[in-house]
Formats: sequence, C-alpha cells, structure tokens
Amino acid sequence: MVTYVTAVHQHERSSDIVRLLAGDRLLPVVILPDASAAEPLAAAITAGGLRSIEVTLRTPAALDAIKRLAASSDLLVGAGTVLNTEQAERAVEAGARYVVCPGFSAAVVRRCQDLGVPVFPGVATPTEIQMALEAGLEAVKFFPAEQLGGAPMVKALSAPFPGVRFVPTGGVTTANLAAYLAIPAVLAVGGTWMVAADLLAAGDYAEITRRTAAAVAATRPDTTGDADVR
Ligand SMILES: O=C(O)C(=O)C[C@H](O)[C@H](O)COP(=O)(O)O
Repeated sequence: MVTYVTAVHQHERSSDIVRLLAGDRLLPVVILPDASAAEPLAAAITAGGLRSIEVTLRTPAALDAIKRLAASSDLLVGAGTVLNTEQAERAVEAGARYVVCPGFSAAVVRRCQDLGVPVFPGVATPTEIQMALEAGLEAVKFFPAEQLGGAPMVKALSAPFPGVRFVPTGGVTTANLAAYLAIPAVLAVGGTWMVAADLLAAGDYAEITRRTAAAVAATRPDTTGDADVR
C-alpha cells in the first residue's frame, strides 16, 4: 500500500516534466564551470525554443548555477550526475525540479520520491528497467546511449517494456539525433552537443541558440526547418 501511494505520488509529480519533455523531445545537458553563465545560457536555450535544462553536478559551480537558473529563468531546471541521496537533497534545495542519475540507485530514487521530485535514473539493461518499474517509475535515462548500441538498442529494449519512456543520453550528435527521435518510446533525447563546453568557454551563446534551434527543427521533420541541421 505504501509503495502504491508512493508510485501514484511520483506519477503525479513527474507529469509536469514528463509532459514538457514529451513536447520538447530534447533535454540540453550542461557542465557549467562558472555559475555566472547561468543567465545568458538560459536566454540562449529559451531563444532556441526549449524549456528545460539539466545541470550536471560535475563542477563546484553546479549548485549555484541551479540556484540562479531556478530564480531567474523560466526553464524547468534539473540536476544531473546525482550519485547519492545527499546530492539529491542539495540539488532540490538549490531549486532543481527533477533529478537525473547516470545509473540506478534505489536509495536515490526513494529519496527523490519522498521529496516529491521526479527522478530519471540511468539504465543500460532490461534488469535495470525492471528495477525502475518496481520503483514505480515511468521514464528512465538510457546511458550512455550511443556506446550501448544507440537507437537500435533503444528499440530492442522498448519491445518488452511498452509503458516505459526513454531519455537516451550520451554520444548524441546532430548526426544520430533523428534516429532516436524516430522511436516513439523515446520521451526526449539528452546531451551536451547543443551547449558544448567550448561554446560556453568562448561565450558563444549565439551558436548555442543556433544548435538548439537546429535540434528543435529536427524534432519536426515534416517542416522545412530540418534542412538547417548540420
Ligand atoms: O548521467 C548523468 O547524470 C550525466 O551527467 C551524463 C551526461 O548526461 C552525459 O555524459 C552527456 O553526454 P554527452 O552528450 O555525450 O556529452
């Protein structure tokens, strides 16, 4: 009974971000060395047409960046690379509205559910997908996507798990993006290619907007916009 209530709670809480990702079908993942980039980055992503961002807890500036993004932008901000419950708590305290992990940790998933924060644990195998299902989750990250077999692997994994939605992340570029987007089980595609480290280092926000807009165009292959994807 407790598990059932938790699962329903999780489902309701996850609807916002899951709905947003189902609409955008893209999740920009950023490794921010400097929190002062938060505001111009948010503006660049918004101008490119997306409504969410995942800030990885890979830099000392990450929590501050999450704080600044949550306070100053309309983006739905999440924390990535969350490896333990303490990091999950600190990220949520900083303003993260969802949590992403590279792998499946039952403890992190449970803590996020207790906090009422949607969590996307990374999975790489059917076993881990079953663990996510048992935890009451409806969507998982598939990481590292390209190295694990890419789009064909997502297709193969989705066959026995018709209710599961995947967020393939890792090794995605404009060259393989369309293959992932073509899979109905793919909720959204995540990655750093739109907000690459060299662009951040150079302060090239115009290029971040251009790459974001090009990726957005790729989510709408029936329009002429996809010709811009390079
Ligand atoms: O698992 C996590 O929480 C992560 O932070 C992993 C990142 O999402 C990927 O490392 C991004 O991969 P690339 O797009 O290939 O740069």
